[in-house]
Amino acid sequence: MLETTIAAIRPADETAMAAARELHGRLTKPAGSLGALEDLSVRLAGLAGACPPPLPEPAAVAIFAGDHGVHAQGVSPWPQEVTAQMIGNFLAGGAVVNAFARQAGASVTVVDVGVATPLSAGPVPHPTVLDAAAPAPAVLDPAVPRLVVASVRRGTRDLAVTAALTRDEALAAVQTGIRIADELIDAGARILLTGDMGIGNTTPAAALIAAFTGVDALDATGRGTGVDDPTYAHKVGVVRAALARHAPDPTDPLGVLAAVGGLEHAALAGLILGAAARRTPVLLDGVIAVSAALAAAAFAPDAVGAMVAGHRSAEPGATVALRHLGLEPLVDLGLRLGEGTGALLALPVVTGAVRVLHEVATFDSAGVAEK
Ligand SMILES: Cc1cc2ncn([C@H]3O[C@H](COP(=O)(O)O)[C@@H](O)[C@H]3O)c2cc1C
Ligand SMILES: O=C(O)c1cccnc1
Repeated sequence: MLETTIAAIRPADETAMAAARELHGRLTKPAGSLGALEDLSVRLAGLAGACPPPLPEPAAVAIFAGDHGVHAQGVSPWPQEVTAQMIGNFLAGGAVVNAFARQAGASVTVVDVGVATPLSAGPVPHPTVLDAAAPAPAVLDPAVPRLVVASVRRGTRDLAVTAALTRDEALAAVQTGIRIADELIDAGARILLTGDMGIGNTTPAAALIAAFTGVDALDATGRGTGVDDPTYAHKVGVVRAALARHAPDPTDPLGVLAAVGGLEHAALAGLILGAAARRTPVLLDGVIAVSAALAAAAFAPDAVGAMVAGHRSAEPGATVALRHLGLEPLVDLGLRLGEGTGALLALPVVTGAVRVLHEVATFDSAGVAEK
């Protein structure tokens, strides 16, 4: 499945891109006046192989959730149970991602790829968690968050001690991501947004970014949920030691994900590959998403053509990863939450970029004089 997905990922369609550039020159605005939106709409035309490309509606957020053995090293101030508790919160509609998804009209799919705590133990039980007989929400219902249980194992192993995952476990998570992309696109989604939940997951994200870009652990590592100075220094040391121990080979993305990644990182890489194979844009959130995007690009360099960088996370590793991918983020608001929140805030910008090609009059049709 991974091989056929990678084989289906093609370079951008130059003819459609040229048509979008030419159309931009005829629309009733000074050439270039929409700045980054013009480049974005040209890229999306190249991805779709059509000018104009389809409007990115409806939008679907996929939040992949997993836990991390490296949590035992004290790299996050939060208890591991918060991962499962936040899933309850997502399903009850109470998290920041839900507020932003309602605003954007996007559906929310939560995928348990490896949460350690039993989900039914959460304080906010949800019908789909506790009652298997409850009717399943429609795949793209923007009003009802949906849970998919596809757990590979109850959290990764501690990457400070051993490989976080076996290659087979990493592959299973990647394939889950591909499957979710296919399911959402089959249900009608025309853009996918990445989301993540996993206490401790900024540590594997930093290790992935260092492994794929070659930067030092210090430049790839951030404060995550907000660790103090001693904990930050310790976290950098954990990332540095993991890279030295595993010596991950950046040309072997599955090996890198297995050694120092997480189940949600692997699944996000799969989601990105699945979207790229279906020529559907994928709007990236923060540092976890862009670390997974590096893995996706290592599997299939042309997958970058499907990626849109939603925002610049405050995590320093996110900027390192975006530079490596050659992507400019659309919004830069100092966010460092994850869940898909930054991607959702950028969604109207993406829609606007495409809507221009659908709806704006040309100088000719509107009878507006050219310079
Ligand atoms: C209440 C709460 C809600 C969150 N939503 C996303 N994250 C974010 O913070 C975590 C990563 O940071 P670290 O590596 O420092 O643990 C992930 O779960 C991420 O999605 C949250 C974290 C918390 C505590
Ligand atoms: O960039 C992110 O998505 C992020 C940053 C800090 C903590 N969790 C997520």
